[in-house]
Amino acid sequence: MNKKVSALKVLREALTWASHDVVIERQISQLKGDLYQFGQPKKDQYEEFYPDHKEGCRGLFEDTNDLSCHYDFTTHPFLRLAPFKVEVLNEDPFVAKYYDVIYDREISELKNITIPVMTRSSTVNRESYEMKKNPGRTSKGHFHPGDSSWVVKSINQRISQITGFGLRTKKSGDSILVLNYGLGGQYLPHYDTFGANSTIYISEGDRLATLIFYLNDVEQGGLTVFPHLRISHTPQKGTALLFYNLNLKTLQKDKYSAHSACPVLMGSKWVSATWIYSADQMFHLPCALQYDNDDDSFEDLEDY
Ligand SMILES: O=C(O)CCC(=O)C(=O)O
Ligand SMILES: [Fe+2]
Repeated sequence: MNKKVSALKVLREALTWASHDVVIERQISQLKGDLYQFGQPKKDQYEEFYPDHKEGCRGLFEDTNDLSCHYDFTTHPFLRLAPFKVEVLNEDPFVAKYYDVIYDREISELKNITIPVMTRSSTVNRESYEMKKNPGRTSKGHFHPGDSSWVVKSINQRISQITGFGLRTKKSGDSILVLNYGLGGQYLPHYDTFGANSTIYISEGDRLATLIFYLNDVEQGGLTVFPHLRISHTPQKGTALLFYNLNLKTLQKDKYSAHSACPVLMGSKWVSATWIYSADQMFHLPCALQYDNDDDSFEDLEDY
């Protein structure tokens, strides 16, 4: 990183001596591309993510040999009648793909109720809680409250069946977020967690798990990547990805849960994302066993 900053200085100096040297200009623009994201110097933590993020986006992670799949009959009583097809992609933190969990009629209705109201997505600053548009998250979307439509009700029910967790009741703020990424649309590596200092933490806890429904096949790009786990998931209509963001023993951020949405290269990408909060899971999860002070050793991203 520092070497690149020094190289940039030297090249800029060189450009003052040879003002239209195309080779130098090209090198500068390449270095700037490496160093700057979001229009500001890239943070060290991004540096740590990027090589794997980019590799994952290109679909270059090796398949693991120990994948397993099963029918889930147990997470919810309803599954005795209609079990889900599950492919476990990672045990700890849990990452799993569910097949055929959202139907065409539901997908078209979700798009229909979202298109007229969707707005540019933003991220929240961890210090100021200010919501900002962020070039690292270029999608449009809309949060649908839990009782806003038959389709949202039915998806919420499915979410409980898939995860076995309780959904936020009264405080059902961010129920279902339907997102659309256009060409080049992406969400750079990030965590979905807020951390214990967040104002929402006292009432809601943290974002224990994330469930993403994929509402279309993307012609090219748009993969969901877990850089630290070296897992990538290609969007596939009707599937869902469930992953845990918190370590279940400590209820603190699982540093391996960082993930990203790769740029869409062809077509567009529709997903629906829901977050399961930890405070509502007191009857679904054992209490945290230990508080791991070292967990914060892992740097966090500024915005999420
Ligand atoms: O669109 C995706 O693949 C991931 C979305 C995501 O991580 C998020 O909205 O927090
Ligand atoms: Fe996310």
